[in-house]
Amino acid sequence: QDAAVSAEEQAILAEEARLEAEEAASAAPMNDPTAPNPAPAHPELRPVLDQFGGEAGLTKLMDTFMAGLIADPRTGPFFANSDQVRVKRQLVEQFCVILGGDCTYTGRDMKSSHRDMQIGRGDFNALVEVLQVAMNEHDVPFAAQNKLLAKLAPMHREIVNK
Ligand code: HEM
Repeated sequence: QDAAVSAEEQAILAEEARLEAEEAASAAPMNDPTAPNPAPAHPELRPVLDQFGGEAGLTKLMDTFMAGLIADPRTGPFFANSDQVRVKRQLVEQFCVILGGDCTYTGRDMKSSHRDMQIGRGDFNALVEVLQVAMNEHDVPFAAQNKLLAKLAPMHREIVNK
C-alpha cells in the first residue's frame, strides 16, 4: 500500500513539475540572442526624461500614443489583437531606460517582438508619425522629441521585415 501511495505522490509531483515548466516556458520572453539590446541606457539623456515628465509622463504619453495607433488605419490593424495594456507598459519601460531613467525593461528584443508581423518601412514611419502627434499633444519640447526619436530610428533594422 505504501508503494501505491508513493506512486500516486510521484505522479502528482511529476504533474506539478510539468505545469511549472510549462508556466516558465510561456512566461519566459522568447528572445533572439543575435538581436541588439532593445533598451540601451543613455544616462546623459536623463534631463530629456524630465522633459517627458518622467515615468509618469511617459505613462500618460503612452495612453495617447496607443489610442492614436489604434485609430490610425495604417497602424491600427497591427495592434488590434495585441494586449495593449502590456505593450504600453513595455513601451514606458523601454523609453524610460533609453532616456536614462531608473527603470527596467522586461519586454522582448525588437526582432522577436515584431517577427511575425510583416512590417514595412511605411508602417514604421506611420508609427513614428503617430508618436510625434502624441508627443506634441503632451507638449514635449521638439528637441526632446528628437533626442528620443534618434535612439528609436535605428531600431528599424530589427523591426522592418518586409
Ligand atoms: C521604433 C519603433 C518601435 C518600437 C520602439 C517598438 C517597441 C515595441 C515594444 C517594446 C513592444 C513590446 C515587446 C514585447 O512584447 O515584449 C512592441 C510590441 C509590438 N509592436 Fe512595436 N515597436 C516599434 C515599431 C513598431 C511598428 C512599426 C509596428 C507596426 C506598425 C509595431 C507593432 C507592434 C505590435 C503589434 C506589438 C505587440 C505584439 C504582441 O502583441 O505581442 N511596432 N513594440
